Amino acid sequence: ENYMEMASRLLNLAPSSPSNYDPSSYEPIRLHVHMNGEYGRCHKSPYVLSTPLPISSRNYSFDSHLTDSLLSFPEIDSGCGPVVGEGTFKDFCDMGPEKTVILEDHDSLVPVPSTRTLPCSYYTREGRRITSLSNLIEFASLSSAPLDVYAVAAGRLFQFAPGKVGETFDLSHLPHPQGKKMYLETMSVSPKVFEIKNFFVEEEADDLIERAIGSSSKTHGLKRSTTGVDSEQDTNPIRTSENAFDTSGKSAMSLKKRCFKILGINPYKEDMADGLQVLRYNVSTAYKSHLDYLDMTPTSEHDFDSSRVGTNRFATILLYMSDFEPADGGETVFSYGEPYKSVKTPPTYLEALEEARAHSSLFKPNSWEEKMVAECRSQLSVSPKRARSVLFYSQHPDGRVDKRSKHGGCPVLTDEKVKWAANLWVWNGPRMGYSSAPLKHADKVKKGHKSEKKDRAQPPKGSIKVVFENKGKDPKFNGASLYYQETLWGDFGPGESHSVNSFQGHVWYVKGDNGEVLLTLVVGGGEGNQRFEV
Ligand SMILES: O=C(O)CCC(=O)C(=O)O
Ligand SMILES: [Fe+2]
Repeated sequence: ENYMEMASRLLNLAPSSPSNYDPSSYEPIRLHVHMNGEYGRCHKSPYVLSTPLPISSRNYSFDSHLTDSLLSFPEIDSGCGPVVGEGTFKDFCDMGPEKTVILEDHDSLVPVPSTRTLPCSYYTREGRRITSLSNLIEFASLSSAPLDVYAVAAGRLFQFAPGKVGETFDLSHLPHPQGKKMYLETMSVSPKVFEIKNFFVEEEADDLIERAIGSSSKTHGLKRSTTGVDSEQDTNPIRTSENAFDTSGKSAMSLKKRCFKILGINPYKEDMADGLQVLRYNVSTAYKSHLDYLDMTPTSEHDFDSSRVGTNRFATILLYMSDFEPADGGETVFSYGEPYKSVKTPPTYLEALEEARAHSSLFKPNSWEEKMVAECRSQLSVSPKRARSVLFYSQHPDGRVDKRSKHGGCPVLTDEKVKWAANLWVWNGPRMGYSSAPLKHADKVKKGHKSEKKDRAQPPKGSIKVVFENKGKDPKFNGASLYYQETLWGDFGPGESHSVNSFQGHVWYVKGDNGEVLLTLVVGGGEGNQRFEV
């Protein structure tokens, strides 16, 4: 869709009538404005919101009016640019058509009256979206200090902004199954890693394990992890753990929704996350350090470049269901994270490697597992505890990959315990395959971006729109789910349908309630749309 056309169409919707202003009910509000994810603020003295906003403005028109108002403050306009000293607040909020990800609500954005550019949206430090002037007044009244407000560029997602290790973020506005107070504790600032305290409860942990064990089917239940592509037999050399997706469990669904709330994404969007993945590590198994951010595979038509308009994994929430002591191994290690609390004087890598050799019965000398034990002892690592949970980001707030988010699952060193964990990968927009997801743009190829052309191992095949529909005729498909390769696409019970962009030769599965494959669907060649109905 043409960005400029969309922008000019929206311009006509921008409310600007002076009759909207109600100066009598206005009290000045003091703000500290931050760029999304940045601890430091853009300006020295508090910004006093001196131009009354239309009191009635809500949601998107509120965003537009607040952005307009902030633009009139020179200190913010010059100090909040994408890079300090470069660019303006206007450019920060509107990254331009080449870099503005099209999210579901894109068409609702209201351009800023004075500049006709896209506005920022605004969040509190705790990730609560500020939706109206009365909402802003309410938040501002909670403290006598100026309100910290985080400006998020159009098409981007909120990100927490810690200044130091140990800093907490109160999330008690979010519901907890047992009424406990949820909060974040910062474990590392770069990479951004947090423990989510009181995120879930032991009953939910048990439920995830039981369902993973219970799904005994060969295809859907726990199995040695594969690399994903046509690899039912081709096990992953860097990942010796087993995994299964919980597609429909009550706990899994409720946890997925809670993850979105934590991240400040509201409402929940099924197309922005992979399925909740349950992981089992027996003794000596591990998951080598990696980025959750997906490589741009040259053969895929999906646009993975989230620094532009593409989408990729944005944040990961890890859940632990087992109780481990440091000696048991099994930690999650962050390769670029400083050790936090857990270790008073961490050994150096070489010291740790010596120590790891003590476990030589478990690993071959110089194996990646052995080196990993050393890494786990010398870097930031999180030891599994029942109902413990961790959040980290794979992207910077502007969508660039954060290479410092590299992490792994450390080898389990005990045969007396099993490490159970689960993860949810949340994307910065519709994930690969959804019809709303960004495709590599044909225009770019035409314009002759050489690198882009070179990246393509083969000429682009046409994307094929495929509709999967369960018409409810066969009770066998009650409680079914749709999968693309290993990845859960969505529920596929009676009345459900999914419209996806797929390609010739792609394999889709319809799986039953307990994970058995009911149908294998291979997308055929040829032009035009295809339909699969059951
Ligand atoms: O098991 C762990 O601790 C890490 C798992 C992980 O990194 C992943 O599943 O992406
Ligand atoms: Fe990972």
